Formats: sequence, structure tokens, C-alpha cells
Amino acid sequence: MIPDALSELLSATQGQRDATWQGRSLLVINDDWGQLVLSRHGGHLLHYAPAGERGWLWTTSTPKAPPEALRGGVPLCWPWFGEPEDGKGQMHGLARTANWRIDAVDEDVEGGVEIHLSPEARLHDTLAPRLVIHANAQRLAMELVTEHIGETPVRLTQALHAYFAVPDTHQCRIEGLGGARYLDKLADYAEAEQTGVLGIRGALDRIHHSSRPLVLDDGHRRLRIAKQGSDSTVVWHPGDKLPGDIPERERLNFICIEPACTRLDPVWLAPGAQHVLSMHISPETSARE
Ligand SMILES: O=P(O)(O)OC[C@H]1O[C@@H](O)[C@H](O)[C@@H](O)[C@@H]1O
Repeated sequence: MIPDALSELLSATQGQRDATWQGRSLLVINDDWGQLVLSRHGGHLLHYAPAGERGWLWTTSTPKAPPEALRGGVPLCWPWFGEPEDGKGQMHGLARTANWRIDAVDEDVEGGVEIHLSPEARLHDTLAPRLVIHANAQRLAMELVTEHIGETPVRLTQALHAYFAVPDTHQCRIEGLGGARYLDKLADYAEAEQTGVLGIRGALDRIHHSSRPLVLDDGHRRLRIAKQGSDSTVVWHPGDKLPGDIPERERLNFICIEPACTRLDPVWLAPGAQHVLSMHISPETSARE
């Protein structure tokens, strides 16, 4: 589900074009394979839909203007997830509020598009990120690549903080986390184990220790969410206490499922090394649990 203004931009677009929305510079693609909207602010994917389908991602209709982060789509949490370790700096890192450059848009790659982005300015002394997005009628994949360009090992935490669009959060079932240990952020990081399918009934904020693929079943559609380079899966919904940039009428239109590297599995990157955090989303047709 995306704001009407973005739907109108897409309707007025054939192929690809640049546009602006809410102070953000966008790349808008409406092609035979499907649709995609990408904001340069944050290197932030706001929308993806295979042709003829309802969008897979939710984006708020009342976003804050830059330099604030936008809620929805897939914000990039980098080079830290959550609060910074030293207490200095903004929640979820610098990438989601930085300006990113679109380095390349390759059309007709596997029947869709491949987009390469990198930050306009340096975001870290020794780590350099870049993002690759692959989209076609069958799948959406994202790779957040981090290269170590310095001299000493560095600790990295991060997330692809995806907001999935759903008709009713309370009807969703998340399959594939059964047996995984998790930290419950709403209970002072108490540790527990997930039993069976995860349903959402209210506020939820958990870091699951898992590298397994999941299925998000929203009652109408089943999406398979696979990942690499990540042993943490964060599941978040604010419940009734909505952040100011989510209108009440959209409260149950999303659920966040975030492939991540967190305090459970920080990456220690050595000089010259590279880490890839990736997420691969595709339709799932068979029941798993
Ligand atoms: O409001 P923000 O900074 O976008 O964060 C939203 C949520 O993001 C989730 O990833 C965190 O686990 C939550 O604790 C947090 O509240």
C-alpha cells in the first residue's frame, strides 16, 4: 500500500522517470514487469509491485520531510542497528537519512531491472556501503554490500528494515521462526524461544536468532523472505502507540520483518574484507508449518 500521490506518479509514468514527492527526489519505474519507486534520500526503496499485483511494501502517507527518515518501504539501517553502542548518534545509523546516488540502472536484466546506489558523501571512516536492487515480475532482491577500506577491524550492525504491506496485521502469520531464541525488546531484552507460527496481536519488538527463510502469510498472499549474511531477524509492530508519522487508519496495514545483523550477531569486518547482507522476496505457494 502506497500513498495516492505515489500511485498517481506511477500512473503517469511509462518506463522510468525522475520525480519528486514530499521533498524527496525519486526514481519511478512503471514497466511491463511491474513497478518500483526509489528515493535518493536514504537510498530508500519505497514501493515494489509485480505487474497487476498489490504492492509488497507499505509506505506511510504522512512522511516527515528530509532530513528526517521516511517510515515505510525498506529503510537502510547502517552502520549500526538500534541505538549506537557509544550512545552518540541517531537510532538505526546514518544511511537512512543520507543522500544516495544512483550509479546505474540496468534494464532488461533477467526480465526486470537492476539498480546500483552508493552514498553521495562518506558515511564512515573505514566502511563504505553500496546497495544493489534486483526487481522483476517474480522477485525483489536487495544486497547491502559493505567494504572495509581502512586499517583496523570494525564492528558492524545493520538491517534491511522492510515494512511489508498487509490487509490486517492481526491476521498475519509468520512461519519459519519456530524453535528460534529471541530477545524481547519490550521486556528489557529478556530471552525466550518462539513456539510454532508467530502471530501479531499487539505491540511486538523481537530480535530472533535465526538465519532461516520465512513465510509471511497475510491471509491473502504468501511471501517467502530469504536472506544471507544475517543471523538476526527482527519483527516489529508498534501496536497502539503509533509513531507520529503513521496515521491511525494505517495502523494495521504493515508488519516489519527485518533481515539484520544485531547485538546477537555483529559482523567484525577485517581490513580489505567485504560483507553482504541480502534479502530475497518471492511468492510462496506451498504451506510449510
Ligand atoms: O522509529 P524508528 O527509529 O524507525 O524505529 C522503529 C523500530 O525499528 C525496529 O527495528 C526496532 O526493533 C524498534 O525498536 C524500533 O522502534
